[in-house]
Amino acid sequence: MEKNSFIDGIIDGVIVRDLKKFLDERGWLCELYRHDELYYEIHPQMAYASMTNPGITRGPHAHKEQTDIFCFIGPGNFKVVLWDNRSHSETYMTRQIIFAGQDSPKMIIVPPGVVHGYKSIGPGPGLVFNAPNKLYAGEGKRGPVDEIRYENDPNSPFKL
Ligand SMILES: Cc1cn([C@H]2C[C@H](O)[C@@H](COP(=O)(O)OP(=O)(O)O[C@H]3O[C@H](C)C(=O)[C@H](O)[C@H]3O)O2)c(=O)[nH]c1=O
Repeated sequence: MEKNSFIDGIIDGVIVRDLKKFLDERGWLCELYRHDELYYEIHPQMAYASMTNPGITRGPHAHKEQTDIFCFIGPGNFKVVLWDNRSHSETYMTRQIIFAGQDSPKMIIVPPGVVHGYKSIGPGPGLVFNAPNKLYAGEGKRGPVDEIRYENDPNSPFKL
């Protein structure tokens, strides 16, 4: 697969929602997700946060079964790139680029099979929150990690 064979567009099943920050003299509050706004199959099983230094990319990765619910609320902004690598999908070979973070808070729901990576574009280190619908490494961390990692594949077509 040539890396430039992707077409920019909107990927089927990817959900992008603006997040609202309630600002007052104390600071801000931002809801990340609510189960009454998520279909049952993707209700989170866990959550984690990561901080990424400016200029650094995490991913690209993909999952066979896991759906990710990423929230970019800051600090820091990100260039998020998604690639539809599902041959059965109506939007197979589509690449979707989203900018999100402190200046544009967003939730991005990424279905299994959609390759994803994000680059911290500053200012300063960037925080990302994720609430996957599967446990990392299963119950008690005794199982396999559902993850395909492309960042060390020199032939990977998934380049940010
Ligand atoms: C995700 C996760 C990781 N870890 C441990 C495993 C490693 O020792 C360390 C760093 O994990 P990793 O190198 O996988 O972090 P990223 O490269 O940022 O990848 C993560 O963010 C990208 C965008 C993804 O899509 C991956 O699914 C997700 O793993 O945290 C845990 O202990 N629990 C967890 O839930």
